[in-house]
Amino acid sequence: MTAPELDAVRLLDGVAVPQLGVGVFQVPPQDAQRVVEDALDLGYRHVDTAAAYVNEAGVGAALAASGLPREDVFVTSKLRNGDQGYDSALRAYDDTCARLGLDQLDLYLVHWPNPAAGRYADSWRALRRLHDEGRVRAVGVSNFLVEHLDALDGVPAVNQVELHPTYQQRDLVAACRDRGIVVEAYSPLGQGADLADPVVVGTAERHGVTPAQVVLAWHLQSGHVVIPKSSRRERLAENLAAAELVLTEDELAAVGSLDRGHRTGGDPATFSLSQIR
Ligand SMILES: NC(=O)C1=CN([C@@H]2O[C@H](COP(=O)(O)OP(=O)(O)OC[C@H]3O[C@@H](n4cnc5c(N)ncnc54)[C@H](OP(=O)(O)O)[C@@H]3O)[C@@H](O)[C@H]2O)C=CC1
Ligand SMILES: O=C(O)C(=O)[C@@H](O)[C@H](O)C(=O)CO
Repeated sequence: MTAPELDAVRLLDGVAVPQLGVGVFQVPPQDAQRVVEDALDLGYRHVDTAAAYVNEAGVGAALAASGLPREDVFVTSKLRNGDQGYDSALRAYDDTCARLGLDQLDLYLVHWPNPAAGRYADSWRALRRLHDEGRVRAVGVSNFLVEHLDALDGVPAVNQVELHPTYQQRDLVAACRDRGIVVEAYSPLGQGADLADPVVVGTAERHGVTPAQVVLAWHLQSGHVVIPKSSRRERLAENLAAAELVLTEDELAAVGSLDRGHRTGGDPATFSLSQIR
């Protein structure tokens, strides 16, 4: 099988990110190597993990087993809430690299602002130091609202946020783009919930593709970096093939009309330390 050509998105400092990657939230540690090996074998070149997913070691084992040159795979991980703070963030980065078996990540994110703890700005300063020292290629944030972005010294390369047809966060996306921040869509399928929508299903039927491919093509044509998760090889292949689907302007607008302001994950204003390690 020939893998589709994956477009890349450029971050502020010029680092190129494959626009479609694979996420591994809720992939159990014992399955992570198999899932990521499958993804790499199918042609994925971008993997999104986090210390809080407790599967970095499996991801690292898959990277090693793939035999791919290090520079061919874009690897992201995230600072868990329990490691926020300047010194602890520096230590956490070393631990993440060790678990992944890598000297350098392509992208490291502050996972949640967790404003009640008051440590996200210090954590971000530590990430900037890692970047200034060349120890990570790019640094960014996740789940940051505009007020959190504007409290930082400097501009994150990426804001990874919940984004799918029924939860589009248009104001936040516009604010990120105004600042030159690339938006990464997490839970891009709405964790599966957006796939039953009649507009999505009807569009899929017209093209002879699957609902997931319609939703992912909408993301790609909307300029989002997108990291769908699947533990199943056939769905990994299906999701990757979405890069070959082209929706019309009317179809993009129809999927774009599905926003219901319906969040499936945590609320960044309140999501706290105890909820994600
Ligand atoms: N920064 C953050 O706070 C967060 C980041 N993320 C990142 O985003 C990634 C993706 O988000 P996630 O929350 O996992 O949700 P997704 O929107 O990617 O949905 C995943 C769900 O959809 C199913 N699925 C996948 N592909 C298909 C398909 N083709 N057809 C039907 N069902 C499908 C999966 O089941 P199955 O595995 O059985 O195929 C799983 O149940 C995460 O893995 C993680 O890397 C996610 C949440 C928060
Ligand atoms: O997957 C992640 O990266 C998350 O932070 C969240 O999914 C979090 O664990 C959660 O479940 C929020 O409801």
